[in-house]
Amino acid sequence: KPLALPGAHVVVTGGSSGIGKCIAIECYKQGAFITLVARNEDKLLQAKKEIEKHSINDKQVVLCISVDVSQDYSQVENVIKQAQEKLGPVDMLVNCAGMSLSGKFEDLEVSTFERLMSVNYLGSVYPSRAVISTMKERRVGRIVFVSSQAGQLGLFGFTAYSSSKFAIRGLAEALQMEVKPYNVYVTVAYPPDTDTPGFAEENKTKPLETRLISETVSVCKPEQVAKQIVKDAIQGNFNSSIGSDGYMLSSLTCGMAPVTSITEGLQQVVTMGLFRTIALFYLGSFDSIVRRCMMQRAKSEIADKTA
Ligand SMILES: NC(=O)C1=CN([C@@H]2O[C@H](COP(=O)(O)OP(=O)(O)OC[C@H]3O[C@@H](n4cnc5c(N)ncnc54)[C@H](OP(=O)(O)O)[C@@H]3O)[C@@H](O)[C@H]2O)C=CC1
Ligand SMILES: CCCCCCCCCCCCCCCC(=O)[C@@H](N)CO
Repeated sequence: KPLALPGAHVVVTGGSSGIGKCIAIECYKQGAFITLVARNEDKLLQAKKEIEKHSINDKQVVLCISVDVSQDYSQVENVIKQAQEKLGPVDMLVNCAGMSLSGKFEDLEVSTFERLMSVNYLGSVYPSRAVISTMKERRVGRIVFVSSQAGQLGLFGFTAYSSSKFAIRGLAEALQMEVKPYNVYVTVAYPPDTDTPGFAEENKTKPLETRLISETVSVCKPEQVAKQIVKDAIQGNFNSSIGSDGYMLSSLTCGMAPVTSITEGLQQVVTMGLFRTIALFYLGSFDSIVRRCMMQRAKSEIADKTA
């Protein structure tokens, strides 16, 4: 039942940087053929070179295709066609292209909501829509969505980002119910803060509150996150999370998500009350961070006026 990666064709959107690049490396190390999809061609070529260092046989190929996954469905469909002509049908699609912008609700441009929804949500719909028919016909396939811990709870500063990552969960649940009889398995990953170029970029404009709340959970290495995601995708696990906080969050927010094993279901049933209790303390501490920051700002404003 686990997907065999040797010789498999894995498409990774956002594969030129950060978590996506590490996922590509992880799959390549296990013998897969890779298609990297992202916009910037220099970054794609750079990543290709880096990935090729990890080859385990001389047949392996890394193909690069430049496209914006969020703009035009027919373009994305074409890219998938091209990739399939060169490397055969897609066995695994990893939707990792995405971005984060944070700020208070009233400070975020309305266009930011549109942008994040189109990159993070539609940018996952289009490639998935383009590979699904072939996967169903072949009765083989894995589709991975990269959400975020911020797709499991709403956080200060993430009104635009969290909603785009929650949307992915709804898509994944509905899709999994449709494709399970065809032996196609969907995985949703919920990484914590991870040390990537995208994370460094995001931190330049992150509100203090968002930073303090996020620091509840420590920053992960992209290699570690990638390893877990690839492992869960191969196994066909619906949920992919990391660390004890990741485990608690996934268990707590399982809702009506499909269950992968009896053990997983039993663990959810048994831990639910305990994790909700722990969560109440976290929520209390988040509220107090927000209140403290508000009072601090008010104080410094008064100090500015009197100075
Ligand atoms: N790092 C973190 O803390 C966390 C990240 N995540 C999620 O993981 C994913 C990867 O994040 P991370 O590795 O940090 O990101 P990076 O910014 O390091 O990499 C993003 C990748 O996506 C590509 N990309 C971005 N927009 C588009 C687009 N419109 N069309 C095609 N490709 C695109 C980029 O290439 P190019 O710009 O050339 O197109 C790049 O390859 C994102 O979905 C993010 O939300 C989730 C939780 C935590
Ligand atoms: C039982 C309950 C346990 C509760 C634990 C709560 C932890 C909350 C911290 C949330 C951190 C959000 C990280 C978002 C990362 C991200 O997506 C951006 N970095 C994107 O770049």
